[in-house]
Amino acid sequence: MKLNELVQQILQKKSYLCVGLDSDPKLIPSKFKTEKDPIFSFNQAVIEATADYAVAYKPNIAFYEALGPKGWETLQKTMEIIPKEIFTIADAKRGDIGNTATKYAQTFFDPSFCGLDFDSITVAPYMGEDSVTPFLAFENKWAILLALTSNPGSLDFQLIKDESGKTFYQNVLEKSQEWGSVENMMYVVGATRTDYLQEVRKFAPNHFLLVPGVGAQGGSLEDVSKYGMNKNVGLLVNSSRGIIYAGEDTFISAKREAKKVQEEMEIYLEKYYEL
Ligand SMILES: O=C(O)c1cc(=O)[nH]c(=O)n1[C@@H]1O[C@H](COP(=O)(O)O)[C@@H](O)[C@H]1O
Repeated sequence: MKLNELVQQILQKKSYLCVGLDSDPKLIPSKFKTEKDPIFSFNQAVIEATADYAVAYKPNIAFYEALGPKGWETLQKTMEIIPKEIFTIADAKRGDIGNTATKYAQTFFDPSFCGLDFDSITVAPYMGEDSVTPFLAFENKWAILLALTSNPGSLDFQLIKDESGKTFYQNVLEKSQEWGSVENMMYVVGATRTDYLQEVRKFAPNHFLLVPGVGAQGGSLEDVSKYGMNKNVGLLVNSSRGIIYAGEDTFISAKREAKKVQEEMEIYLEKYYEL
């Protein structure tokens, strides 16, 4: 998907919501458990309920890989029912030497390999340029680099300063802009790290940010919106558990929660977004 198509969809739906498909056989309502493919049926209910309010879906690949070959089949089937205009993120957090990275890119971007045709993939940039550029070689596909993540362990490395006083995540933002552009690279910044968002925007004013951590992890959607928006809106805010496990009747509860987030986003678009 191209940048302008994503922005257009956000402005049309008045939403920058990404629904995370972290679909866990242990957590889905019992009525799905008797289905032939419980996770697919659950995902189908979530997608049907939320497609009017979401501009992106993010299947977390770990939840599918953990199910073995059946999990891959479920992932493929899920991708087929996501409306074509909605942005898709393979949350796989890959990162390896160049020839291996190319294999990962083919897996998720080139349907002639596994039947998967994601718009983007999350990438751990720790191994540097040659581990990232293979993902950028695919037209209209995106690499979403981990910058400042939402988890407690993010403090272990990401805020370490170099001799010039620049933190590790700031170096990631700065250096990686030599490899890709606002048209094919985004950054992950956790919603639990809004105190750093203004700093992030100094280093990456024009890129899209994927922001997980509202909902179950407690990040503030208003602060993310206030400090994170740019001239393209520039935000995809993910919620997984807060939407998909909000009640026993998945269709009703996921719709309710997604609508609630979208309505809040509409307010923030009016308040903070300037064309
Ligand atoms: O890359 C991610 O998506 C990600 C980065 C990060 O810093 N924190 C984070 O929670 N995530 C993912 O975002 C989702 C958050 O899920 P919930 O906490 O249930 O909304 C999970 O799929 C995480 O793997």
